[in-house]
Amino acid sequence: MNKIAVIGAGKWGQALASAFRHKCNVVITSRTKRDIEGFVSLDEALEYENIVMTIPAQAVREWLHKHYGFKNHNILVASKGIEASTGAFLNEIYEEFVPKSNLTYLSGPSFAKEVLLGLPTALVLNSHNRMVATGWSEVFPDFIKTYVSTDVIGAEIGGAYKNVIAIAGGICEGLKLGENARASLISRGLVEMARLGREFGAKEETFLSLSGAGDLFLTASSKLSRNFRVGLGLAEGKTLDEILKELGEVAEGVGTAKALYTISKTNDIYLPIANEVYEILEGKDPMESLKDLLNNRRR
Ligand SMILES: NC(=O)c1ccc[n+]([C@@H]2O[C@H](COP(=O)([O-])OP(=O)(O)OC[C@H]3O[C@@H](n4cnc5c(N)ncnc54)[C@H](O)[C@@H]3O)[C@@H](O)[C@H]2O)c1
Ligand SMILES: O=P(O)(O)OC[C@H](O)CO
Repeated sequence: MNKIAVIGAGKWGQALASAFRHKCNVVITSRTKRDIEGFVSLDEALEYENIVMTIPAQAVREWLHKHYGFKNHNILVASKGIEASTGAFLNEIYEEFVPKSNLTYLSGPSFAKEVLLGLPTALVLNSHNRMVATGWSEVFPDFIKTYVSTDVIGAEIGGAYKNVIAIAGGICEGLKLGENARASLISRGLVEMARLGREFGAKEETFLSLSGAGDLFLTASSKLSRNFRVGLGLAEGKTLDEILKELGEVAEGVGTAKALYTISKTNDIYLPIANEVYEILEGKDPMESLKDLLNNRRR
């Protein structure tokens, strides 16, 4: 596995391309032509056997329908999110197009900016096919430590849910609610993440490690997170349109908050913080949400 094609030339696509270039020949493509190293057409990229997908979660289904045909590809899915319109997880969408034994999902605490700088990072490669996931672990540079897991759904839920709690973390920071509040929010967000995971057959230990707690602590505490910055904007009273326009990058927690709200109501799963984030994105006053979270009696 020494030739890789990255689909999507956003912050994460370019960071992963840079990381994989330590050991592999890497090309990259996107919707619009970019003056970046290794840029090729989509058709040329899809001729590669090893494909890294970094397209935002909300765009994956349409992209696959429009552009994708399976040619025995070995695919690493590097996006994080749950489809807002259906509540579908990425593994459900990809498995409509690719055998699950050819799919691996990347998870764990990883700001693109720090990967580009070559700073120490630890990630998890999640697949139903442990051998394929192990193959991906061999192409990562030495500054990225990789682990292998077969808990695909647990990794997906961890990577998606943390983006929603990160929005709440940004709101907490923006409203100056304090460190007690932020620690409580992150802890209870982890409880909700694991509660959802139990409903979908995930392994508890997945949420105690990099894919869950690790990515959650990182994203819900840092202004490097786009989702955290959405929360800061909401606390300032900005509209979501204003926030996303200023951001200029994807914030997957926005779509995933809607997906989690749908999943929570459809399956009667108690996800109070995620549901309040969705309601704040729909216009609810964050201080009203805080009162409701402090006063509700369900555990
Ligand atoms: N940036 C990070 O630190 C980071 C780290 C880990 C995972 N991720 C995940 O990687 C994914 C991509 O994030 P990013 O940071 O690259 O975002 P980004 O906003 O920097 O880039 C998104 C890219 O996707 C393209 N895109 C948007 N809509 C598209 C569509 N309909 N069809 C095809 N391409 C489309 C955009 O042109 C852009 O190049 C997200 O799921 C994100 O959660 C990001
Ligand atoms: O900037 P965010 O909030 O999309 O987070 C980026 C990565 O997912 C962190 O692991």
